[in-house]
Amino acid sequence: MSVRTILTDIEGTTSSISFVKDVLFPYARRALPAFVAAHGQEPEVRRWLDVVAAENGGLCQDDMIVETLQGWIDADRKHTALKALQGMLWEKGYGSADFTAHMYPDAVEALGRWHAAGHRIAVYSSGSVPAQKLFFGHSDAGDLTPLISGWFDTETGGKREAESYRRITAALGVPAGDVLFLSDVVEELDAARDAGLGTVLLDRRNDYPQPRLGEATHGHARVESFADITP
Ligand SMILES: CSCCC(=O)C(=O)COP(=O)(O)O
Ligand SMILES: [Mg+2]
Repeated sequence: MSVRTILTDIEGTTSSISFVKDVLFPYARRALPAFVAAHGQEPEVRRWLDVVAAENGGLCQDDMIVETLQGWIDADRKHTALKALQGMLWEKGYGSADFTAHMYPDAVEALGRWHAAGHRIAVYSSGSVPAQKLFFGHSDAGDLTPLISGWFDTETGGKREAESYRRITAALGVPAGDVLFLSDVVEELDAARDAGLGTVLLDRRNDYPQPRLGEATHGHARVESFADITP
C-alpha cells in the first residue's frame, strides 16, 4: 500500500521552534494591546476575547483579557482563542515584511517534490488556519500555499486526540492508512497512530539537541530531515 497523502505539523517539523518562540510570539505579545484597543469591538475579534473572559471567571476589562493572553503566550498555551488572535496579529507583521516564516530547506525541497509526484499535502497545526496560510504564504522560500490542499487547526480538535485525526481523514476523504502524519511531538504521533495513520517523528537537531532514541520515540519512525522520508 502506498501512502498518498502527507499531513504535516509546522512548528518543530517544517520550521524551527525558535522562529515561532523568538520572532512570532514576541511580535504578537507586543502588538496585542494596541490591536485589542483598535479592533476589540469587531465581531471576529470580540468573539475570541469573550471566550477568554468567560474561561477566566468573566473578566470584564479588555486590559485584563490582554494580560491573560500575554500570560498564555509566555506559557505557550495552544488555546484556540489565542491562536485565532495571533493569526490576526501576524497578518500585519507578514504584510509589512517585518519577517518571513522559517522553513527548513529540506522541507521545502521535499514538499515540492511530493507535490510534483502527485501526493496530496495537508497541514495540521495548533496555529489557526489563517495563521498557517500566512506562514506558508510568506515563507523564506516564497509562497508555498499552492503546494497545500488541506488546512486543519484545533477547531478540528486537539492534536493529542485520536478523534481529531479521524475527523481530518474523513474531511480529506481518504482511508486513515493512506495518510502519513509528520510531527515533532510523540504524543501527537501516538494519537494519529491510534486513528490508523502512518507516522514519522521529526527529530530536528536544531530544536531537540538531545536525540530522541529508543523508548523516547514511542516506536514511531524517526528522521532528522524530510530528505529521509519516503511517502
Ligand atoms: C502556523 S502559526 C505559528 C505556529 C504556532 O503558533 C503554533 O502553535 C505551532 O504549533 P504546531 O502545532 O505547528 O507545532
Ligand atoms: Mg510541532
